[in-house]
Amino acid sequence: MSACEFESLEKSLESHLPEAELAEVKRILFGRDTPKLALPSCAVGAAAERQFELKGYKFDAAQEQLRPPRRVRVGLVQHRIALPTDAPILDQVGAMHSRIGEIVEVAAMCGVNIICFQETWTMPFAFCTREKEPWTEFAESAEEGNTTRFCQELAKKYNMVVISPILEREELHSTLWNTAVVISNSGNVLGKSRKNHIPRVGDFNESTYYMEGDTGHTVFQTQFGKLAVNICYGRHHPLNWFMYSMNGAEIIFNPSATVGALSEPMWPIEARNAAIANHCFTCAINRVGTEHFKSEFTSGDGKKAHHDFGHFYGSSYVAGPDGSRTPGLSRTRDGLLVVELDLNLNRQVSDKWSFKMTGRYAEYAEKLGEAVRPDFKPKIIKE
Ligand SMILES: NC(=O)NCCC(=O)O
Repeated sequence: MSACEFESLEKSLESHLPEAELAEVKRILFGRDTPKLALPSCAVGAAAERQFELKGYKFDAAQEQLRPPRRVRVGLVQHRIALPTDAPILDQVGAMHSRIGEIVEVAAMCGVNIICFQETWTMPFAFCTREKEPWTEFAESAEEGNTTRFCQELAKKYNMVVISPILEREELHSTLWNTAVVISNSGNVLGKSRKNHIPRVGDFNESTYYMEGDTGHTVFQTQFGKLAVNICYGRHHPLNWFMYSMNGAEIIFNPSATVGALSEPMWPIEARNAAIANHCFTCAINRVGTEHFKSEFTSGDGKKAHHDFGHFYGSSYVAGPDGSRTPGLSRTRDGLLVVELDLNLNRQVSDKWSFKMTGRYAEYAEKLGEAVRPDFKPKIIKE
């Protein structure tokens, strides 16, 4: 079976393990059970008709005496490109808008409050080609671009916060960035978060396309909670998650584009670990499918030139502060994952485990300050 045919780890476990054993395996692998969320039949029907997977789960928290539950529904969207990579740009973007439009409509039926799309969702992940044209033409203004206008309409229509990761062109100096635009449920652009770590690994040759983000670790206060966006490769940097959390993020989204041969064993661990370490929820989103490019490119590894990147394995999931996680979406299909979070769980887990309280950050800050200086001497004792 090839990587692009294997549907999901969960499905494989479910079809091969006896029920009692499966429950134990799931407890150990995925933590406390995240019960299925009942979704309206109109949504289930529309998803089937529109040919995408729809799954729903929830994270419960204990009832408190002084605070009411803070329940919020997030929607994670993963999808393949809608047209071949050599179709006219406006057709490709338009087809992607239509696809997202029909998925967001289903999210609205499911009562989603905050929706997040995958990294650079309006375009193929073309940075592997090292060609500038036509790919840079997909870049748009974060504030005024057609994609932002489209998302503003969705946000207003469905009373939903929309996180729209795009390739951004800042008009003044024509600088390109890899940016998540955050649109409030009022329809206003609340702000943007630019990708702050750029990959230099495998075919992910992105550093010649756009700059390291300059928006720091911004957190967006929305009607549905405080959220932050840590784009793709930023998930390999624990301090990156940490800084969003230090600014008060309750939910950190990680819109991504990554392939199986490179990162799949790391995928289920990194966002989940970040949720545990930072007492928050994390939402990991990856695209699906194999994207073919007209010109061949090499991976700089002595192997033959090729036309594709490998398989983007989807598997989008949500992780909670208590170490539990939802099952992932499929590795092969477009999908919408709807997850209800009770944000009270963050403080409840913090009160139990106290990672923030016991963090000794002042000492680390001082020592890290020393460690990054050119005259730093590592503290090693030798016999
Ligand atoms: N899009 C992106 O940053 N991909 C890099 C590879 C990875 O982080 O898995």
